Amino acid sequence: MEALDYHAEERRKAEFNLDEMKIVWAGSRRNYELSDRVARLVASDPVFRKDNRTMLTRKDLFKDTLRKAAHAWKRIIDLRLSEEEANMLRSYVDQPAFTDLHWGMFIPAIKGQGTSEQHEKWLPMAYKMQIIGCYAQTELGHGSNVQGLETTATFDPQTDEFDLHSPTLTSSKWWPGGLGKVSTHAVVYARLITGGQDHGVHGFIVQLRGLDDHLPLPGITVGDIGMKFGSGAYNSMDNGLLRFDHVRIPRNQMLMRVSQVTREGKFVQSDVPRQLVYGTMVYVRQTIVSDASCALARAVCIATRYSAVRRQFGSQNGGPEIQVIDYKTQQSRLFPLLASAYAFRFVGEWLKWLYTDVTQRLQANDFSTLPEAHACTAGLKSMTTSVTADAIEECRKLCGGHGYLSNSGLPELFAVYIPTCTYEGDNVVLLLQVARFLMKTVSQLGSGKKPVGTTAYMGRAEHLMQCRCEVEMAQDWLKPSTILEAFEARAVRMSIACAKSLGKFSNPEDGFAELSPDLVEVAIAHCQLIVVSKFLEKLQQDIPGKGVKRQLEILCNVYALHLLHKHLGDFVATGCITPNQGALANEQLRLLYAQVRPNAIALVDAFNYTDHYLGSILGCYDGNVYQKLYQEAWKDPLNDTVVPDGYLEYLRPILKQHIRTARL
Ligand SMILES: CC/C=C\C/C=C\C/C=C\C/C=C\C/C=C\C/C=C\CCCCC(=O)SCCNC(=O)CCNC(=O)[C@H](O)C(C)(C)COP(=O)(O)OP(=O)(O)OC[C@H]1O[C@@H](n2cnc3c(N)ncnc32)[C@H](O)[C@@H]1OP(=O)(O)O
Ligand SMILES: Cc1cc2nc3c(=O)[nH]c(=O)nc-3n(C[C@H](O)[C@H](O)[C@H](O)COP(=O)(O)OP(=O)(O)OC[C@H]3O[C@@H](n4cnc5c(N)ncnc54)[C@H](O)[C@@H]3O)c2cc1C
Repeated sequence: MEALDYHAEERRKAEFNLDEMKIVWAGSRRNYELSDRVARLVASDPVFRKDNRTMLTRKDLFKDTLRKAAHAWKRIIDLRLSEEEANMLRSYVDQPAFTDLHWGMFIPAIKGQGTSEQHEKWLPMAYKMQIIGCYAQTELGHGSNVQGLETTATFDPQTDEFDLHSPTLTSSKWWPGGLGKVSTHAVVYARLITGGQDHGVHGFIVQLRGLDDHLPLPGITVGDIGMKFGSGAYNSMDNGLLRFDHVRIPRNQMLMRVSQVTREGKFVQSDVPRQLVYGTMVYVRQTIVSDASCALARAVCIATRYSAVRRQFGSQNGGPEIQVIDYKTQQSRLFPLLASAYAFRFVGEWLKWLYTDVTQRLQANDFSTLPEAHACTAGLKSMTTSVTADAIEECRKLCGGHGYLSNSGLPELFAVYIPTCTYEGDNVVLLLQVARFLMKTVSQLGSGKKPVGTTAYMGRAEHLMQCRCEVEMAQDWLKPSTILEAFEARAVRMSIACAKSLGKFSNPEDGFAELSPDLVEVAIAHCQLIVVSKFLEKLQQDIPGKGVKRQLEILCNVYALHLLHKHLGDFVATGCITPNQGALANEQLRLLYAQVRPNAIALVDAFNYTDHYLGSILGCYDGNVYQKLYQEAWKDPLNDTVVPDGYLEYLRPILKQHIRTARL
């Protein structure tokens, strides 16, 4: 018998080839096939079940995480999965774990900042997980200000060792994932001191726990920092604290690609820029942008499918009520998020390319594109995670009351996702880095130095400062060049206005601090321009499949015009468009929503998420929401007994007292 599909009618409405869209979303046919196979492998394995984890105590949740990580590792070895497949498998297991930091930061830190001898020594052990590592940078007193870290690594020429020490309470390492209970090793960031001189923060490989007994080594105090936001969620991770009491490590455990300390204790700064010490953060920020599209797509998939099932009001002659997805307000809240998921997917692909390119250049000692890579990864990490975090909450609201149920999947997704706005760089701090980069670019405009890459548009500042938008009718807003020019003009005009205001301060740093809220807005305008332009560039590619390109064009226009509508004040105040042109953009946006509507379910099907990965009754593929909600309610432990525990002690006495009072 064919399974019931409550979305069958919606799926029939789609105007494009779904299989081809799945490939566009995955990036290639090969990626699609790999990811589909691995997702199904995880979904069909009972060890990876996750529907009960919000009910677990912290200890049980943590043990469950260890069990899943061990099982995942066994599957990876048994099935001889490639590194790419193994990463996919861990992400489909969908439970934050120490392995994220081991593979995502510890190994990349050694690869990026270690010498070839250090690679040979440490990487084989790390790849086999004979050692497990974390990334111990943040301290109790300092996170954003990396130069303010207090842990010291003092070279002792007598013994050819570094002495790692935590001189103050605030120098305790605080937050590193995987540190609390699991890691045997860490890349620790500490101030390098040689001959009494402080050379700033560098990375050191430090063993924390015994490889036989897992006990902390002498001089090391280590533990978990405690419960975090929400139930389940990120509490599967052992974010840790760490203190050193004069712990000794050999000199060759300082990561020495950027700077070296010789046997005599001489500090040698190589030609490599010191910012490469921050390289692991650049790498992870780039991965976070791709992950933002996945998390956003997940929330949007749940809200879209549920919005097609849910009906409220408007029954005519006893017929069905209106599907809430047909309300224009629902569409105007949901479809821009759907478009943003696609937009972030494509900018994430591009950022991966940029990162690979800069890495290849760095290997050839070409550091010219490093500032651009830093600005793009910092800015896009900030922008995409802020939007995604807000969007998950919006999707919860789009699902009405049922969105607040744990089994909607949205509360846990939100709780796991929101620290992304803080970790790997607080989002405001990162936008200020972008603003610095932009102000520097503007200040060099007159010098003959041509801006390149994502700031190339600033080279056309003269034109962009005075160009006039030519939109006369709503449909004029569908022209890619019109959209692009409006976003470029807004970004350049906001940048130049801020640069002019900065120029009025005698001390530039004072000006930067005073104008920082405006500078953040400038950085956002620039980042939005990047996302819009990369979406438009994607549309220049050959995209096969009936109707696929057309749908992407619609989504691209929705993405750009909803931003224009949301930031209308910027566009009008800078004179890039008139209020009337803003109104025409909004009119066009409404027409676009009507075009998205019949394709909405298929557009979220294209993410190809299994019900296991989605973890949401509201978002389940077949749309059989009410029956599943009803069945699920009876599985709650509170319903194990008809009369709850505590009735006799606490409820009955009150009820009886009430009866006595009533009788009086
Ligand atoms: C239930 C499950 C459900 C759902 C699951 C769903 C989703 C899962 C979601 C996400 C998973 C995502 C990813 C997984 C992968 C692995 C990770 C897992 C978890 C992550 C854990 C997080 C780990 C951390 O947080 S590590 C700590 C991070 N810390 C920071 O980021 C600190 C931020 N601060 C800084 O970076 C710097 O201090 C600063 C940049 C702010 C300032 O530095 P500094 O003071 O030294 O510099 P300035 O003086 O300002 O600048 C000097 C010049 O240097 C340039 N610069 C600065 N930084 C860089 C850089 N990185 N690269 C290059 N250049 C740099 C700067 O521009 C200046 O240049 P100028 O030319 O001189 O102006
Ligand atoms: C779940 C989670 C996992 C983490 N994992 C790791 C890990 O594995 N390893 C690791 O080393 N660290 C980790 N961290 C730490 C994380 O990287 C830091 O918390 C993050 O970098 C922010 O730094 P902070 O906590 O010092 O924030 P703060 O800098 O103290 O931020 C507090 C407020 O001050 C504002 N602010 C700070 N500086 C400025 C400024 N210059 N201008 C304007 N506003 C400013 C911020 O915007 C924010 O609103 C993790 C954190 C979390 C929450």
